[in-house]
Amino acid sequence: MASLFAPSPFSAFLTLSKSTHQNPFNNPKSRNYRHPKWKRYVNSLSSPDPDIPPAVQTFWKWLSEEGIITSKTPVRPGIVPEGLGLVALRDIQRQEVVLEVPKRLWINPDAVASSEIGGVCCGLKPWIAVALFLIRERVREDSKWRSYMNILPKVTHSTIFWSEEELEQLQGSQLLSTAIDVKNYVTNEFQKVKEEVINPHKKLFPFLITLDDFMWAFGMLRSRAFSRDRDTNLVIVPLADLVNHSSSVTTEDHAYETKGPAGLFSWDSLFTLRSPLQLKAGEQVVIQYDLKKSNAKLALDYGFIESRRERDAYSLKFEIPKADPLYQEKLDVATANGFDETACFDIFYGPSLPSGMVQYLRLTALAGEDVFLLESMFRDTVWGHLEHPVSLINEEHVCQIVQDSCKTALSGYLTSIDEDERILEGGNLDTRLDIAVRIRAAEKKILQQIAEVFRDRASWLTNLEYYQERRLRNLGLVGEEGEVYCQPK
Ligand SMILES: C[S@@+](CC[C@H](N)C(=O)[O-])C[C@H]1O[C@@H](n2cnc3c(N)ncnc32)[C@H](O)[C@@H]1O
Repeated sequence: MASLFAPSPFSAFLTLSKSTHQNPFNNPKSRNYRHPKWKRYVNSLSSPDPDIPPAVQTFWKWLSEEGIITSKTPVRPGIVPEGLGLVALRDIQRQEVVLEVPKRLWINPDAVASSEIGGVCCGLKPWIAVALFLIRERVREDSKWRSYMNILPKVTHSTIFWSEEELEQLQGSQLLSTAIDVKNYVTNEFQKVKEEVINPHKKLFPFLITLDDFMWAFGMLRSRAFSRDRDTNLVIVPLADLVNHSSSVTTEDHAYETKGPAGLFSWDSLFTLRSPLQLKAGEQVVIQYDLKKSNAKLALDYGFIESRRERDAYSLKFEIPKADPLYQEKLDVATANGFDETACFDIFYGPSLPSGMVQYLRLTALAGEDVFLLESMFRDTVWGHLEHPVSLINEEHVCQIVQDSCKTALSGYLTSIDEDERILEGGNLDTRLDIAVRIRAAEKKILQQIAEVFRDRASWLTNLEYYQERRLRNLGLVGEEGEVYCQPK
């Protein structure tokens, strides 16, 4: 049975490669699709699209020689607003197969394992092994993937490629701190792999590998790899990775692993891409990369965002303080219910709060007379009780924690929402500045929205029913008007 590939390209980010080795990537113009020489080169080939650059022509020729592109292939490469893309050569039905790529061309941990560096990469995190493989194949003149390597971009608009000056536009934002965290993470991983694998095996890596090279590879994985179970089983599939994202696609079921003919006499696993939309000839094949990613995550991974407000989010982090005398009891309840000492909740634009957030906050705020809920006799039912207000004091505390978090976060930004909106109204913004201004404005709006929800909530806390009243009512000890009886009514 065909297994579905989640479209979620592995999450990561990258920075501009500055390696000094002789390689087409080191030429900043190597992916300049407006180069005048193309025309001359392209005219000498019988390409369906005379505007595509030589490197892409060569890539397509390679795919034809490999038997991946045939006269029946319903797509061609095209220059589209998103960079390179796949364009329909004829009308395409919804769910029609647009391409199939056999496993022998996939770049994944298996490809690494069976390569020359397989022995020294075993035991590495899968993405690190694949990153080293990409870096090596990018340099090798005789790489099987040579023509594929030549069409890979050197940068995207992912925040990891942004200059210090560009990043300054994100000051105070959550995206900035995530971008810095990821960059630090990759830097640390690079130092480790350099010491443990690259330096001791100079014969396998006989060229200079810089942090920029490693970031580049990380970025390619982040923006181009498909993954079966989100972030695992990552695989780069040349050709399939030319497909761009569109918000008009609302399903993620476009990529499958099937078995089929993979050449004249061979049978192999195939990565099969189906068009989620019905298309007319000349239209671009697009997919949905990830329905769940927030705009900040899209910016970090791929370097674009959507204008839909539903993509705007802020991740609020709460914790059970270690200094809390009931720290261990609270932590036990949290872990029994899928949380930890700290918990992050992605709050998207809109009225609903993430599941478990209010329970977690009520748990962290439990104190005084309410701590009986942490006794062992409540172990199995406490999470259910926390779904409802516990006591006035607990609920007041919850509202305060959230409002304080929002206030602190809002104080970190350099601009107001009005200022951001004026900048956006001015128009003509560079892509990265446009992303930065939209992200920081959206984060502030969500923080204001959350603070407003909890401010509002704090104003009608006296109207809520709390644990003790609920208990009496369930025992039938409360009358219609709220009068309390000694015996059930
Ligand atoms: C899997 S690659 C797709 C092929 C890519 N366009 C290229 O030129 O190689 C993903 C990258 O394409 C670009 N991209 C894809 N969908 C996009 C969109 N809807 N808007 C802007 N850029 C997009 C981004 O640069 C992203 O990092």
